[in-house]
Amino acid sequence: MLRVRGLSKRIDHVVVLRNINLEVGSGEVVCLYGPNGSGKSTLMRILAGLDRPDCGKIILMERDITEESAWDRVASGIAYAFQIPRPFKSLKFVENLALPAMVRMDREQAFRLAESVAERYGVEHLLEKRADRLSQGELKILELLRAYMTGARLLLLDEPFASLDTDNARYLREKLVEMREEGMAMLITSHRRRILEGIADRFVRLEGGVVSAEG
Ligand SMILES: Nc1ncnc2c1ncn2[C@@H]1O[C@H](COP(=O)(O)OP(=O)(O)OP(=O)(O)O)[C@@H](O)[C@H]1O
Repeated sequence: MLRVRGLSKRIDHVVVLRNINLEVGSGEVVCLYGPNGSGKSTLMRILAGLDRPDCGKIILMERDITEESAWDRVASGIAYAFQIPRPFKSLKFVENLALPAMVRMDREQAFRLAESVAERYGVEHLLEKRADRLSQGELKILELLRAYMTGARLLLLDEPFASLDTDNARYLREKLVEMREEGMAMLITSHRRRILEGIADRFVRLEGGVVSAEG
């Protein structure tokens, strides 16, 4: 589904990503793990179209999307969930959910879909809550579902478990397993490998801007 070939990136003369080769198959869940500062967020931002690589190619479903804007990539089926959630703070949970769907359906349908997705993922009690009143765990699930609502076939999830307590982490884990069962492909970053055991089909280590595959 996604192929990254020979991708490199320097920031301020420092090589942050070096000749990255990476694949995520259709419906596959890949965990990209590595210590702080290893380049995970930089790679995710480049894959989402929020930053440009210096060289290399990004192929999505056999199409070269390296030059595509972030907006076009969403339409192509890739959605990015930020490490620090970025909802519209003055809007309700339901409005935040409906907005990403409005690129592909009308307002009424988007709200209906938002309600049914919230119900399916057990957060219907949050629908009327404003985003600036949500807890950290609730914001994380909103960020995940906002990416999901774009209709994506590949989710890029940057540290979805960061700053979550044990209960929220368990809940989020269950939701990711459900999405995986629906056939959603995911590339998930984490600085801890263990949290993604049982979810990820494959682990890829990123350290010092270089990837190495394992199990
Ligand atoms: N905009 C920027 N300006 C300068 N340096 C940057 C910038 N973005 C990233 N870097 C540097 O690039 C390297 C990789 O950063 P990145 O955020 O991608 O790592 P990470 O693996 O996601 O780390 P973390 O787990 O802490 O988020 C770091 O050394 C960081 O300081």
